[in-house]
Amino acid sequence: MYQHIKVPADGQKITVNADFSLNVPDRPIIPYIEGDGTGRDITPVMLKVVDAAVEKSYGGQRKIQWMEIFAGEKATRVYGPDVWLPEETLAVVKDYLVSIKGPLTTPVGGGIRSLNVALRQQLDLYVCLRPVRYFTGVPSPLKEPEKTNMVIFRENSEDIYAGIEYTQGSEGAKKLIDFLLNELGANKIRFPETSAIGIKPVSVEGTERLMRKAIQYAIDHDKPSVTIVHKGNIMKYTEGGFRDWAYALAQKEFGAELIDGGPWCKVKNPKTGRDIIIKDSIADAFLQQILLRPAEYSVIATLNLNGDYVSDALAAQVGGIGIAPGANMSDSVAMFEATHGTAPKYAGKDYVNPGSMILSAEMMLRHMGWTEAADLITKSMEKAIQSKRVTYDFARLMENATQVSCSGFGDVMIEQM
Ligand SMILES: NC(=O)C1=CN([C@@H]2O[C@H](COP(=O)(O)OP(=O)(O)OC[C@H]3O[C@@H](n4cnc5c(N)ncnc54)[C@H](OP(=O)(O)O)[C@@H]3O)[C@@H](O)[C@H]2O)C=CC1
Ligand SMILES: O=C(O)CCC(=O)C(=O)O
Ligand SMILES: [Mg+2]
Repeated sequence: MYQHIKVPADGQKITVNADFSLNVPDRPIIPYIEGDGTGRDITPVMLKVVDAAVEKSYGGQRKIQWMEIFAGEKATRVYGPDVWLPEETLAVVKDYLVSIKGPLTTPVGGGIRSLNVALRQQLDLYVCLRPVRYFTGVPSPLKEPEKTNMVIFRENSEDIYAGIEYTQGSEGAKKLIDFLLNELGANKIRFPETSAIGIKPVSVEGTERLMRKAIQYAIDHDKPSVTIVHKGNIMKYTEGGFRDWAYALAQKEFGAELIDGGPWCKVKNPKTGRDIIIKDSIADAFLQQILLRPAEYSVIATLNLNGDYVSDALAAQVGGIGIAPGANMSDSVAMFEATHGTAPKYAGKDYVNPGSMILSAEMMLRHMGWTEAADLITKSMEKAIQSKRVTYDFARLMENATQVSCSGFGDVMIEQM
């Protein structure tokens, strides 16, 4: 049926109902992409830890049937030199609804465009969900890292990630700059002859669907606030539009009431009766606020580029991107992945922290309703960190820690289950 993907015989597909709830069989087929660089180190560890957690939680009654699919460098080895993202990979991610991936390399400057972004855009996985929480014992640059407890909703389908940009001196750049100068009277391009140029689309629909998910998450998880993070003072119609449309959505769909004349407003949580404050923050100020007053922020709704920056910055506050998980989601399809990249200098050395990918799998298990296995992963991660047998990133900052390898950390987690 597929060219290079082998479907496990003893497994079934996860299916989705009209209300987007999932039907998860006891032997679900879960596609996974190993990833480039350190993907080959962390992905096998994640598979082993998840299998152990599922086995310990359900005693053989449930088991994931893993199915390898290909993207990135491995795809070029399996499918041929120019095939970075095979059509059947996209088809499987869409069809099997729940999947997990390792990081994929994107060259800087020229070369292929990001495969990570391509997966998100081609499958319209419009929410990038990245929870940021502190695990006791993790070394952090903050005095009170436990006060950082946020969930980022990063818009994942538009903004400058749309990839509409033209290299300096190209026909496209010349045409676009001519159009801007001559048709639109945009006379503020400082060096029109030598500029590269890019386009930043931000839409009402894109903003509304992201904000809807962020508010619904705050309702479902009893969160105190949703902060819209933007740079709308400078990019008035794109990022400023995002802010205005996000506030408007809160009022239009969730009955938000203005506070002191606005623009801050509050939504009454229909499940708890408590208020959810909807507020906004300009991105540069936000980055200092999260360091100085992290407890004031909870759910964050932001655009694609801001979300990328904020994700790594917040991850650092709770100990680094070695334990920063995430998910890319549409209403029905979810693809889980770590926040970090391929860390090429460590590739193949069994060295890096597999925690981000394992915690991404934990999110996946929770999404599937396999709560016991998800809880077991969280608990064993906590215990492993507290036992001070950790990978280099934590060991170099902790006192009296024993440094273990990537696979060694997975084994410590399994031992703690
Ligand atoms: N979703 C994806 O697939 C993503 C892909 N990328 C791609 O990855 C490539 C490399 O990007 P780069 O900017 O170096 O960012 P990376 O996130 O790959 O690495 C930056 C630094 O983060 C730390 N780090 C990363 N992974 C781990 C881990 N598992 N455990 C512990 N520490 C870790 C390391 O810090 P230290 O040196 O201090 O030890 C590393 O040098 C690029 O091609 C980029 O486009 C980037 C982000 C996301
Ligand atoms: O696609 C890439 O290479 C980088 C993506 C990234 O940094 C992210 O999604 O956080
Ligand atoms: Mg990033």
